[in-house]
Amino acid sequence: MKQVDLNTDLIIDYQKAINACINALRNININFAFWKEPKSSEINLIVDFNQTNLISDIDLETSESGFLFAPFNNSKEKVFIKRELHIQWNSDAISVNCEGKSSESFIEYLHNFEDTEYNEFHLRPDTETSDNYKSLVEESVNEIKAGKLVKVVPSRSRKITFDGRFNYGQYFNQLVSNYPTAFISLTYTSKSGIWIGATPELLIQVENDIFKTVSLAGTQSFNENQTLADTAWTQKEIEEQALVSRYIINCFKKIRLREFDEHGPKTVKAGNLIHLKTEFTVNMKETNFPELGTTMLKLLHPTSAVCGMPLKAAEEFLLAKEGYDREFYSGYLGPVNIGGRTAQFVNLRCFKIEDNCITFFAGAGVTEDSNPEKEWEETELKMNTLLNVIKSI
Ligand SMILES: C=C(O[C@@H]1C=C(C(=O)O)C=C[C@H]1O)C(=O)O
Repeated sequence: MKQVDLNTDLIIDYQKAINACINALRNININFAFWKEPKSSEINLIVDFNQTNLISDIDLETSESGFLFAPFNNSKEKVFIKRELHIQWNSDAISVNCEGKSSESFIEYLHNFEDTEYNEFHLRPDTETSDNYKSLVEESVNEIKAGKLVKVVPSRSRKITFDGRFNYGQYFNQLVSNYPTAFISLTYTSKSGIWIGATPELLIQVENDIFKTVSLAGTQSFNENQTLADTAWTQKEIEEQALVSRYIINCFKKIRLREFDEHGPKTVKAGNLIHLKTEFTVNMKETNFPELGTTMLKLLHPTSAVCGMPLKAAEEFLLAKEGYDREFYSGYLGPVNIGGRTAQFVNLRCFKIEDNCITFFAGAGVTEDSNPEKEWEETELKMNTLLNVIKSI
């Protein structure tokens, strides 16, 4: 891979590059991902010009550099986007690394792309009913009361159609400015279509021999008149999050890993919402677990933040009762071996966009004390993370 010397005219605006990549899908077969890491201002793009690379498993430690996009269902294939072209936008600089002729002509294309007007976009009104979801929550509670499950995370999707052209670049940019602590992504693969998200949840990270994961659960609306430290949580929410932490600790136990640091739970802000979060870190050198990333990715997904406990029973319940395919919602995604780092995030607060239809996805953790109306409202709040931003632009 070579670093391209940028002369001063080769300045590509990243919003325009997003729209150019979407536009290119009409003519060429590419897979690509744009992303921004939490608390960073750097925007990344990688493009793969080969045939879509479907894999059933990944070995993170030996994998080439790229971006992984995995559906919720573990038995379905994941997509690996190879890093053939990699562009990084920092506040005042752009760096381009590329391999091969296709990359070079694609850079030319991005540079010369002229974006068009987007002024006619608007969402069509939709008629949403809560009945189906509330009965699913009721069934979930019954299953828990019958002792078959301890926790389960039923989810739903909501489709909203629109007129006009969606300005992907502007929308991504708005997510970046509204949600500085989220992992923001826009991913296209021929297998998945276009997905956009702003997730608060890290699944695994490996960097400088330090492994990290988090347990995130419990949801309330953010209240600007209250400090995060003063937030009160109900017993139900505290238990719900503790179950996710217990699930993670059980995964460590399965591989006999005893030395890990645990910080939390703490209240954290995620856009318009707040959650309880505990961080777990492991020194992979000291514990002699060089392959902890791959091992934990396999053990953790799907965690009880998005599926439930016991895992098998919760998976079967959701497959039988949810009544729709989650596809890439609550799967995971992120960079692999880029700059010596791998990070995979749970694909939450996301939507899929195709033709003139946006499909939103959200779920809520159900325990014995759940109230169907409240869980419904929670999924509405979660969907609003992205919907409100569409309405604001
Ligand atoms: C399932 C979702 O979020 C997860 C579930 C949460 C909860 O039940 O309180 C909170 C954060 C996430 O771990 C979602 O956003 O769709």
